[in-house]
Amino acid sequence: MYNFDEMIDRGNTNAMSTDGFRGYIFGADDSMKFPYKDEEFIRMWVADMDFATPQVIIDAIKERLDRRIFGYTRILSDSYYNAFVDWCIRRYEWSFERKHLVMSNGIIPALFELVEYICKPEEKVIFLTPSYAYFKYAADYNHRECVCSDLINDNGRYHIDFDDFERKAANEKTTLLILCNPHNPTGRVWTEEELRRLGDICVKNDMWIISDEIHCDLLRMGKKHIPLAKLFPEYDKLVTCMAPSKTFNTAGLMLSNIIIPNEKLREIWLSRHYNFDNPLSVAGSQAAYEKGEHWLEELRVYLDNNFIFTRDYLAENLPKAIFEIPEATYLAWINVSAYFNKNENLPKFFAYKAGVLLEGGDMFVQNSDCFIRLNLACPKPVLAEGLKRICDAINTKQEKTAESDTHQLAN
Ligand SMILES: Cc1ncc(COP(=O)(O)O)c(C/N=C2\CONC2=O)c1O
Repeated sequence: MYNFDEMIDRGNTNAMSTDGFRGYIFGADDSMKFPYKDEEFIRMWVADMDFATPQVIIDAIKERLDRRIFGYTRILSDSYYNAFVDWCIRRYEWSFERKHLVMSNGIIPALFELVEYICKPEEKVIFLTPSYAYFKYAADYNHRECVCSDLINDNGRYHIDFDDFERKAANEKTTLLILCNPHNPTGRVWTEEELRRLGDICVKNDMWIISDEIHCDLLRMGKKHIPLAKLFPEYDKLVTCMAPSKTFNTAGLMLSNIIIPNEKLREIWLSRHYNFDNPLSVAGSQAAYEKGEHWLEELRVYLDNNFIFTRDYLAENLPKAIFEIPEATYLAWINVSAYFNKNENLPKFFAYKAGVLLEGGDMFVQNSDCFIRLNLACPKPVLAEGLKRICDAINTKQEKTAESDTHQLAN
């Protein structure tokens, strides 16, 4: 049994979660003041977890430390590949060739590089919205135009608007789809039928696909992830991105798996990318895939319970909020449009009025007005306090609005 209720102090560890929120959420510097001390905030924003990384990862890093030399390192032996491909076979019945695997110190930097290598300057990048903003940033940074295909929100359950996507994909200048599966922020896990339909449209239009599957291990119990490449094994204009970082809370170890079957693109990557890795990250990540499964299964149960608690708490205390437990991720995507209008700055409201740090819909490109995204990967007592503060702040706001309306009517 692992103790996910353990409260771990992240102070003075250069954590974005505790020390980077002013810049990332508010574009402000450290002079930005709040009616809460930094350590009083309930942090539900950046997507890393407040749970200790599995001991098997820590032990592997300690073991590598004892070798005492940390010179230039690259994944040269097959042991990391064997650990990761065995993981994919066990969990997704999918495998790939050793030579197709290249490493990146993050999926974000991989996206920035791959957009440049794949898309010509006048070409466009399409993705489904709302979207993780770095899909847009990867296109913007490379001066490639973004094309957004809004998902259809059917009272909290999201679907792909295939007519819209097909129409936009038919533009010959739209040459790359960045797919997010499971989808951040909605938490959808695309079905085989949806994936085949999306992939067929891309194949028909001779498009490249980057399938960002970083959240694929963090499924609700009973849900199944299908790697897109498993459905299109012969289509080599398809790059798959996975990583241990979301699954095992090792984003700071900066090691991601990029699977590039297309030989020409892989050669460009290997000639342009800085192909060295941190030896501690390699040791820890290999141990994650070799020995981390039991921890992951217990984490999934804990997260499922956090989601059930959140659903029930909101139903009782914020009945007009619309929230569906997502099929994957540890992120709760909540429609609070009954309580806010779309020009209100939600991260600011909750930071000042509730002492909660969260991400607002406006941080997810478009098709996201009046949403908040909560990171539920925290000890349940912290989650309970965060939800209480959020609901109290909104209900206080409602009461004040009702009072001022009554006052206006009386005069
Ligand atoms: C879909 C997706 N791709 C890539 C990344 C980052 O990959 P990395 O560069 O760390 O390997 C994230 C992290 N998502 C975050 C991180 O903080 N808030 C989020 O929504 C993500 O959600």
